[in-house]
Amino acid sequence: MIKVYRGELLHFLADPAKVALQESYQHIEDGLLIIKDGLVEQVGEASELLPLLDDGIEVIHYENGLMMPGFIDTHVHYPQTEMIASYGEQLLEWLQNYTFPFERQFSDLEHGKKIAEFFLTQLLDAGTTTALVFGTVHKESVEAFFTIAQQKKLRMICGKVLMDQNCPDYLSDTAQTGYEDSKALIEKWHKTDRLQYAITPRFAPTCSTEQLNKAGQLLAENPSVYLHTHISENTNEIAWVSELFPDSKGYLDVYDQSNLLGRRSVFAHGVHLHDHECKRLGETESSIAFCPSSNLFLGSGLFNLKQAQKYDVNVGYGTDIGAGTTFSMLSTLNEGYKTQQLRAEKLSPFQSFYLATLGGARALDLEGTIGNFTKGAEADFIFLDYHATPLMDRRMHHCKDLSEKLFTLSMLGDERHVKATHIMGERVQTAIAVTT
Ligand SMILES: O=c1[nH]c(=O)c2nc[nH]c2[nH]1
Ligand SMILES: [Zn+2]
Repeated sequence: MIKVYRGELLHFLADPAKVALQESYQHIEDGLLIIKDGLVEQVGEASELLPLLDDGIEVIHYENGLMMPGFIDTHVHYPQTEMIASYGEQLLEWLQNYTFPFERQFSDLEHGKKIAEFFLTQLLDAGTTTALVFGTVHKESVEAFFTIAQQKKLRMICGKVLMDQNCPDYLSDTAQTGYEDSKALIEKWHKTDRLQYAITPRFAPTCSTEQLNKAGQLLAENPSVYLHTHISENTNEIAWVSELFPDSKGYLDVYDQSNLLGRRSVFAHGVHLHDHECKRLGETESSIAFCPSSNLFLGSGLFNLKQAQKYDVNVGYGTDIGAGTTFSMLSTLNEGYKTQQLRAEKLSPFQSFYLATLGGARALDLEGTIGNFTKGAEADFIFLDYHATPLMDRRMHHCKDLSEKLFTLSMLGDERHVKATHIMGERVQTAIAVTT
């Protein structure tokens, strides 16, 4: 089945930090996106492609806005949806006081499904079409999440949390049960439709060496699954890791010793990484999820994007709900820009939108599958409306070029500007779309 969309179009072909800017993206003022059976068939100038279409093919015209690939959220916790905006703590106290008690509810499959439904609708409203998602320690939490994501035909990655120490008994598994539950979930869900599994040790403090080693074993036995965890988010956390693992050479080394680094390994935060750790992430092709809204909310610190780029580490954006305070990738770009300003570093609008799309796909080792409009990619895309709010409308009238328009979208944009979200070429009904 052919679907055709017409309008202004942008997607990235390379990292603007690594090639000449003009080579990093394709921008077409009046473009056509042709989709066949849910996959990108062709993009190009409308004037060139329209005459080639078969008679009678409907062309859906999106005007006064921008079509681009759906956003990719490389780190988020669906069970923390309802505890967003919990006041006053930094990471370790926030986990004890709010997060752990809250995650207890996810032993209940039906509760998990209800929250997964709401969470995924929020993501789609925000224009996010793929995410790497934490469950809780309960296998039911992942069962619930994948059930709903499958119904919505989404490309989603999720995993059961592994934690067997320094956590309440009611949230604790063991190295062995964590291994067995994860293995069963991999067998049932990994590569089912568009779903993929991530082995998910919460972070070093809540995992024994035995558990981390079991995670490494499981990863070696299932090389196509992901590894998803946290690293170097908060200075007290880092000091605690060095007490807990006195034989390690540092935080990253704890994971490295258990063979957890690699092309499909995603480490959230990395706010306080040493150069040698960044170098090791780069040489193992591991990725970092940059989560600015969370890092500011928990007072964790200012991520050093330049350091990651220097060592060729793949970086994607993460909202990190519920330490992050927004589902919106546009708002997350805003926070990312300001984070870099506080480091006296410039984060260009092109770089921002690259990180939110193709950069995220690369961080998840999914280039060619999602993240741009390359032929054969899954046609998950969005339409951003330049005039959805009066303020954006006024500001846009003064924008002279694409760079300014992108910057305006990233500073003033949020869910209100995501006019349409498409999954495999089909528009999905989001909550925002219903009310406008
Ligand atoms: O932002 C975070 N959210 C969490 O749930 C978490 N667990 C460990 N480290 C964490 N950091
Ligand atoms: Zn997190």
